[in-house]
Amino acid sequence: MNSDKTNQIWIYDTTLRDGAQREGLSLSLEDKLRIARKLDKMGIPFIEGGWPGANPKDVQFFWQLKEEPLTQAEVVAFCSTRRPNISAAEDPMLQAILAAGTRSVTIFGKSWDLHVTEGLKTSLEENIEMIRDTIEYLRSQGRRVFYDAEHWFDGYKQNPDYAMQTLESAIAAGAEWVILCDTNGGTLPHEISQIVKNVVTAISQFPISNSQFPTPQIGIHTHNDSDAAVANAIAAVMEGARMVQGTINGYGERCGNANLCSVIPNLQLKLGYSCIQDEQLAQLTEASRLISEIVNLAPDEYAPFVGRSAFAHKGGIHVSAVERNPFTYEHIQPQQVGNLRRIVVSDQAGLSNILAKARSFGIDLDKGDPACRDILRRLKELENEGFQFEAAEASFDLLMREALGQREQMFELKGFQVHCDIVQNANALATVKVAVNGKDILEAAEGNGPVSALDEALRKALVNFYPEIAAFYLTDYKVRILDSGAGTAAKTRVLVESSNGHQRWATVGVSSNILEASYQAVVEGIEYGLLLGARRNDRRNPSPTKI
Ligand SMILES: CC(=O)SCCNC(=O)CCNC(=O)[C@H](O)C(C)(C)COP(=O)(O)OP(=O)(O)OC[C@H]1O[C@@H](n2cnc3c(N)ncnc32)[C@H](O)[C@@H]1OP(=O)(O)O
Ligand SMILES: CC(=O)C(=O)O
Repeated sequence: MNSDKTNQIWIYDTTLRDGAQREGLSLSLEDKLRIARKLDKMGIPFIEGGWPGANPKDVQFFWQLKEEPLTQAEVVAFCSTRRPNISAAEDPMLQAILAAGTRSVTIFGKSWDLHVTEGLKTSLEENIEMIRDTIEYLRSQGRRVFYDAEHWFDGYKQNPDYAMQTLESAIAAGAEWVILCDTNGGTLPHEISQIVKNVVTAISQFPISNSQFPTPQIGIHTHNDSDAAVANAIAAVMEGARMVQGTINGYGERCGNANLCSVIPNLQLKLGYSCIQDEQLAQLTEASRLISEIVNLAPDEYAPFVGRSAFAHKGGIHVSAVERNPFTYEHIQPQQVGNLRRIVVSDQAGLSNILAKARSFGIDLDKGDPACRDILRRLKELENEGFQFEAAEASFDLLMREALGQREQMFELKGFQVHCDIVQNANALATVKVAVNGKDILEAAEGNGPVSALDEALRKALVNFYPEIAAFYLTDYKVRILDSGAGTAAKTRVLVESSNGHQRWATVGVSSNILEASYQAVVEGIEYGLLLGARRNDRRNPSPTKI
């Protein structure tokens, strides 16, 4: 990290306020506290906790943090300027923000004349007074004030003189930071650069009447409606903004806010700015996933820097080069942001994918070994039939072991039948016949569907021979019709995820009979679970990581 103080960028996280304005995202008080603590650990200096007075939860949040303060982050309360035609002291919202008891407050005010006349329904002069009064009042109550200039860029484009007057009013009243907001998210990077440059020049020439306040610093707050929020934030920093407001995973109103999971590593790793410590940056992936877990939204697997696929290599050409030097196809080292390199196997693979994947399973292969080509050929044939191994690596491990003559037959399935009585709405019934060590076993079991009945019956038949099977269970079951044009004769791909309580693994089956496809995936799932158990017991062969 660059230690030059002029390169310090103050990150201001608004996940708990603007992030919570995303459709479909709802935070409990406990969620908000957990997120704040994680951001605190990440070294984020400012956390906007919410709008006290807007809802009871945000009020409680600030009270709760007074009881259990954060370690380093400063929690900031958010509010609008006073309402038109009343004094600041009379505005209940401003009383609520004071009651939140934070040292710093963020006030948003109107920069765009259209919003003053159409939104606030007041005069341009009164809006200037609203900004001034509000900030002066909060200063008189001992608060540091950050001023969010809402719709700054749209306002400036329409009426730059008026927009600059609003900013001058905020600065003269004592705002320590003025944050230029691209509220509608429609501005593009070249416009951001030019306007921020103009503001930096103009502010340095303001006749600040109240000399007790130093010239404020500039911040940037961007929205993603043009898919340019991150680029816009970076463009503003390059023109002199020293605070970036954004959210984890880019959550926010409409299409979201600038994604701090991209802003921070770009500023720090590419441009030499200093945002958080390197060790904290190395927790970014974990923070992103934890917060997506807390807000109950599936993580974006393809997110830059922190997504599961951000450093996944699938094309054979890529894998071959990455194996020699990761910089050939990686813009940063994944561990700098706490992510992992992954090699994917599919019909896009070459021998390098096979070697890398085999190594991750503890199998030592040589590129010259003819078995390698056999595995690659078999992989491509099966993928052509509809199998998909990138999501079913346990099946791929079994495929490799078979090709290498290392696949031990733990049991032989001699047949199965499934009976479903839909009319009577009864449980499905499955019978299976398996042979273990030359001994035939016949078992039956019920399940709430044919696949669970089959899985139950198989495990019942095998548990006396392999007691660890009692701990196995199915965690996911996905069906995909591969050639839907073929109607009911279409091929089906079934992906099954199994677990033994410690590890998860995925297997695949393909057939024009959905039960047959399910059976292939379920049987391989059980076989693979047994293989993992055998590996754990075999000290010479260390157990694999989660698959
Ligand atoms: C760009 C941003 O993201 S700003 C943050 C937006 N976030 C939110 O709105 C979430 C929280 N909001 C709320 O809970 C509610 O909207 C409240 C409590 C703030 C206000 O609720 P209500 O009093 O019922 O008003 P309502 O939401 O219908 O309208 C907003 C009012 O704020 C006024 N207002 C909007 N911006 C400002 C401003 N900068 N300064 C002063 N008043 C403002 C509007 O003119 C409107 O006034 P009106 O009630 O006299 O018509
Ligand atoms: C303040 C704010 O959230 C905005 O202008 O987008």
